[in-house]
Amino acid sequence: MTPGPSTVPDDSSSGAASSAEPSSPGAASADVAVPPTPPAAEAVFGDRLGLAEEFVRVLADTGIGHGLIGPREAPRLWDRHVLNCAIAHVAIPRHGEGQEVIDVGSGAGLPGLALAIARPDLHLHLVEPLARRTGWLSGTVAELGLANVTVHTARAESLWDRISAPWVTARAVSTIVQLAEWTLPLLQPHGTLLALKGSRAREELAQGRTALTRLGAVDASVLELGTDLLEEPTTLLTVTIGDQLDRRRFRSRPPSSAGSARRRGDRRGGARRGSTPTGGDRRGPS
Ligand SMILES: C[S@@+](CC[C@H](N)C(=O)[O-])C[C@H]1O[C@@H](n2cnc3c(N)ncnc32)[C@H](O)[C@@H]1O
Repeated sequence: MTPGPSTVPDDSSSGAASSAEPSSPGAASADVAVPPTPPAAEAVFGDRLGLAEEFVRVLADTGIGHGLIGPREAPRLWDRHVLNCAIAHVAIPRHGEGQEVIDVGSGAGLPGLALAIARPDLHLHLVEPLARRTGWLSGTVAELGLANVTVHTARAESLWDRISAPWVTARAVSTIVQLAEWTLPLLQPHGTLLALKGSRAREELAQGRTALTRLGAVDASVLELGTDLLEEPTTLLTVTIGDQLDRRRFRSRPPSSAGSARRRGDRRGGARRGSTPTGGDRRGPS
């Protein structure tokens, strides 16, 4: 997958557009109809419904115009995307202001921006390596006036030791085991990865459970959310870690620690350990 962490900076911007990308989410508009607001939206977003409607409008316009969402998704933006993602917030208990959540592979802000809108008490870090996408994300954050979002142009594994949170979220990024390889080191002790999955979540967990345990998972399960509210309930695969992780078990670990630096120095004339992760990337419009 391209680009790697050495070529894509973490601009950690909170609304500032990337210089390599269109500076405004309005730069490429799509001429598609904005879907009507379903009744469930008010139950999910409460007094933030207006912001959620604005997000759907931006997705239908420049989200599709920039190719972050396929044009055929336009009629399903609420049910299949924004509501389906926002409902995941019920898995995150309220613990005062500013509790941090890292959303990995945010793409068009799903689930990250949907969560930031539904839960102003959370602070969302959107982690996405493609500058074309983070340019759009930063512009959208500014357009919606969201103060609880930071955008990082980076791969998840290049942010280990730089950001951490009790919660990591992701949708449609990779298999649960590959996702765990990239994201468990972003979790604080006893933190939980919330992976939004499709109907095969239980099968995927059964196949990956041994590998997840080896990576440090102490609990993993599948939850159905929004069954009483949404046309398409959301399936969450949750993976919780214990006190600490053994980084030596992670194949994609970046050479960022002092220990790694020492080992590189010791390897006379040897090749520098690459930080390119193993494993593929399912990129493309959502
Ligand atoms: C199929 S898209 C899903 C986008 C969004 N989560 C959604 O559900 O619409 C997968 C995204 O993951 C990103 N990605 C892939 N590998 C990643 C990694 N190691 N760290 C962070 N993001 C990654 C890709 O750039 C892409 O935007």
